[in-house]
Amino acid sequence: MENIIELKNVSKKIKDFQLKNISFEFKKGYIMGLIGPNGAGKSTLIRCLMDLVRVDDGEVNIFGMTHMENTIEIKQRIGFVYDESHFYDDLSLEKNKKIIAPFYRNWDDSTFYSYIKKFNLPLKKKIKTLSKGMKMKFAIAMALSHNPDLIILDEPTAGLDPVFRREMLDILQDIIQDENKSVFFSTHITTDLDQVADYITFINNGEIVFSKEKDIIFEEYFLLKGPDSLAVDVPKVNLIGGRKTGVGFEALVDGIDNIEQQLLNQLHIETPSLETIMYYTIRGNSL
Ligand SMILES: Nc1ncnc2c1ncn2[C@@H]1O[C@H](COP(=O)(O)OP(=O)(O)OP(=O)(O)O)[C@@H](O)[C@H]1O
Repeated sequence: MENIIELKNVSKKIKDFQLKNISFEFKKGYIMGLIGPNGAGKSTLIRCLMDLVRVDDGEVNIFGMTHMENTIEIKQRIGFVYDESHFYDDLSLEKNKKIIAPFYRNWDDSTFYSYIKKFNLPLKKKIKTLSKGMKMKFAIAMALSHNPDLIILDEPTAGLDPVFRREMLDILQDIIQDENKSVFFSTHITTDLDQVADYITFINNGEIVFSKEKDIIFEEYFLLKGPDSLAVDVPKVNLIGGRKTGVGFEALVDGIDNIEQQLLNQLHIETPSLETIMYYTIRGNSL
């Protein structure tokens, strides 16, 4: 299957921070979520994908092309939605559309108006009068109206109430019903990814922790719970992180094949959420 995004050993230093040796692939027709704690480098990575910052080392391939050779073509085919409002605040939605649409060769007014209607957006109002959720919907309407093959969103659900958030996730899922389209988005809200993502890329401190199919992640990680006295028996080789909980211990492990059946019989084994995986990976072990 065709890779829509391919990063090979990408490094980028910005002052004290560095993205280090980032490599991953993302196939067409799916949703990939990018997770990581504050300051992990998610926005910086997205800026590298968009060539808003030039990488120091490594290769960024989008649609099999590099920005160096084909940046205009690549940007025509990406719908980019990011946090800071990049519209003209004092102009109406319609005027914004009139200014921005001519930059895209595949702009489709009927798609634009159908999203305006679907999202119930007030065309005549100024951008600055919109709520955060409405601004996000307008940004998505604009991004989708030039018929992009790849939608990249930097925290599209941040600051949205649960109803808007659910709607936003439905929109992202609708997009990939067309199997030629793909969605790549960063978020702090890992439960959103539990619902919609096919692939997860997790970065911490500028480095990749993993980039995998979501279902495989849930097959590989286990959350073990048991009495304190058994905590020492959890093999260190599989231990990602753990803590004493007051009523016993809890440990995240990346495999249970090394663990004696006799010990497993005495433990409670759960499939961890993405949030738990992220938490223990970052926090480490204090058993
Ligand atoms: N222009 C810049 N000048 C200085 N430092 C920067 C700049 N851009 C990013 N950084 C630093 O790089 C690091 C990664 O930032 P980035 O915004 O990519 O993280 P993030 O994972 O998106 O974080 P958050 O979840 O908080 O939005 C941070 O420590 C940030 O302070």
